[in-house]
Amino acid sequence: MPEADLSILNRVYDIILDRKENYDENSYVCKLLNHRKGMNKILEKVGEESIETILAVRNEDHREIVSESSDLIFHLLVLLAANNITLEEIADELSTRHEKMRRD
Ligand SMILES: N=c1c2ncn([C@@H]3O[C@H](COP(=O)(O)OP(=O)(O)OP(=O)(O)O)[C@@H](O)[C@H]3O)c2ncn1[C@@H]1O[C@H](COP(=O)(O)O)[C@@H](O)[C@H]1O
Repeated sequence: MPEADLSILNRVYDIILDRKENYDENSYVCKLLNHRKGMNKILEKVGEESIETILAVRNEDHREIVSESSDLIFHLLVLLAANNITLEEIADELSTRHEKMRRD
């Protein structure tokens, strides 16, 4: 099993940004970003993966929860990149909430 840390989120996000600039016909991300349904295709995938994550939790299937959550987070990264939202903005938002809730 490979060792990994949360920097993989930045690495995958950077690849997605690169896919926005450089079309590659073999790329799944390019297919999503350039789908005829536009943003709706990405929203569909986020919805689908959310439901699959919920089902995995309902089934108490640890391996499936990890797999479906990874699908969900990956598609959420595509959604954020497609809407020009950076991971720094998300980190700032979580950090601001954290600081505020610790003070309250
Ligand atoms: N992490 C992922 C990742 N996770 C899941 N997927 C793809 O997401 C797709 C959707 O999964 P589903 O189970 O819904 O499969 P499906 O039934 O084929 O879905 P539909 O597209 O037909 O609706 C699959 O084709 C998976 O291969 C991913 N595709 C890419 N990445 C990352 O994105 C990078 C860039 O990928 P490419 O753009 O394909 O080079 C890769 O290096 C990876 O790091």
